[in-house]
Amino acid sequence: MDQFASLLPSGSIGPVHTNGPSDSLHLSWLPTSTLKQYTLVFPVTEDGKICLGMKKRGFGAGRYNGFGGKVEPGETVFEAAKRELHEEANIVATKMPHCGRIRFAFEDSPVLMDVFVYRVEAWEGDPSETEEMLPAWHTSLPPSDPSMPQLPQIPFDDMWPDDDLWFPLFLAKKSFVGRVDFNKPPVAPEGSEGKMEDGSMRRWWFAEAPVELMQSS
Ligand SMILES: CNc1ncnc2c1ncn2[C@@H]1O[C@H](COP(=O)(O)OP(=O)(O)OP(=O)(O)O)[C@@H](O)[C@H]1O
Repeated sequence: MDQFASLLPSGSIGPVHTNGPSDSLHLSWLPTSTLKQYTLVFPVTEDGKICLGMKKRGFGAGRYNGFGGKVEPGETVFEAAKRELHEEANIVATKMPHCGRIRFAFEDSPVLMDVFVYRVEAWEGDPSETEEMLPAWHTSLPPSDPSMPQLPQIPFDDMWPDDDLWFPLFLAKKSFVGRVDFNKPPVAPEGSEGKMEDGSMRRWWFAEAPVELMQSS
């Protein structure tokens, strides 16, 4: 049973974008044994601004991303999303719809990361630097749009490589689900410093899906 290695039953979802399987790509989904819940939260404005954080330490350090982290025992995913946003960007979400769910697997890791994505449409406070993140506003409007010339574009080259696959759905306010499996990163040459190399994307899929469906396990 392949079916994009679970998350949703077949049917009821939009067109599936995927890089496999095909006859030339005999890659199975990676085996995992533990599902761990994470949150990923992006403050956005109606006029096309999006707040991204430069991760200063830990998993994904050196990349721009949304704000988020592990769901702690005893809290709901929504509570965790709100807590992590406050801890990492100093703002309190007052309107935060759930809009996506993505699962990530990494070669040689038993963990399947189960990431719940939220759009923050209203909040109290102004995003500011914390121990973990340096927030910065970007524009999601095309470069030709004159309304916000002072803001940088979304820096996909400095983000996780999967982000530009599902951002179009996120920015279009569509709810979505998907999965991305990563190959092991190449071994860094001895003595090399700086940003760790990415493992390449081994296999992935994304589709639009109603938000009620993505809340099932
Ligand atoms: C592989 N492609 C990916 N694309 C986009 N986002 C990704 C991601 N993989 C992980 N993420 C996010 O990265 C954060 C890690 O969280 P992480 O810092 O480890 O958690 P937490 O803050 O609890 O950690 P501490 O133990 O406090 O350091 C968390 O938001 C998670 O959703």
